[in-house]
Amino acid sequence: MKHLPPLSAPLRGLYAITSEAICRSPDRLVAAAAEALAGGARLLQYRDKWHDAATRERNAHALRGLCHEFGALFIVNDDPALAEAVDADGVHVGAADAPLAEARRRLGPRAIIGVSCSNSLERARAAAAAGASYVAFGRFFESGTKPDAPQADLALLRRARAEIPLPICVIGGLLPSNAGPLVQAGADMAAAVEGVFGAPDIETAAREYSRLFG
Ligand SMILES: Cc1ncc(COP(=O)(O)OP(=O)(O)O)c(N)n1
Ligand SMILES: Cc1ncsc1CCOP(=O)(O)O
Ligand SMILES: [Mg+2]
Repeated sequence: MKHLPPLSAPLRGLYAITSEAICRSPDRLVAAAAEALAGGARLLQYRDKWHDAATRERNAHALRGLCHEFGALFIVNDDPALAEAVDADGVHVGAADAPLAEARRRLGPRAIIGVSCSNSLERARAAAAAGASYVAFGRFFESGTKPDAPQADLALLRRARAEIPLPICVIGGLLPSNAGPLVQAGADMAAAVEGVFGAPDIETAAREYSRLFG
């Protein structure tokens, strides 16, 4: 079934991010992503630090088509050139990636460009001023995916909500059971890797996160 066209999709809800295990399992990658989307994920990020450029382009192309069948947004991690090559809805960049301005130049004014702000309100202010589409804070909880990411907390999220005029994404160890207070504090998107793709039933897990958004 076809759903809403991607450009009408708001930056709100579950933001599923591919795990190393599903990226390394070519038979599972698209099927697992489909389960997350069927459970209500509104954005999917292709985060693949383990494959060569050709494989990543093939996977990104398949995932983009899948997301659009579900009316969900498709975001590429780290790599504006790959996002451009597969006509993704956008890219997510962190401190070690291409600068926001370079990504914006490459992808144009309509692209969704997300920026990692870790636990820094200052970084979020700069990203907002420089034209980011959303800012991401975290990690909020222990994360096996990125154990050394700096710790963010509810107080920071509340300050950001009061001040930053952009959609806010939270990330890092999020589960359906611990993400509720972050959504209540004003987070627009809950991003998760293992909580979605490491779950025994991906679709059910995605549905549980999605319920937090009402
Ligand atoms: C939605 C979202 N938020 C934060 C990140 C982390 O990005 P980055 O700091 O560049 O780290 P890597 O993911 O590249 O290891 C993200 N990917 N997505
Ligand atoms: C990419 C990233 N950035 C900050 S924490 C994190 C890891 C998120 O993965 P998980 O949801 O498994 O903790
Ligand atoms: Mg990155």
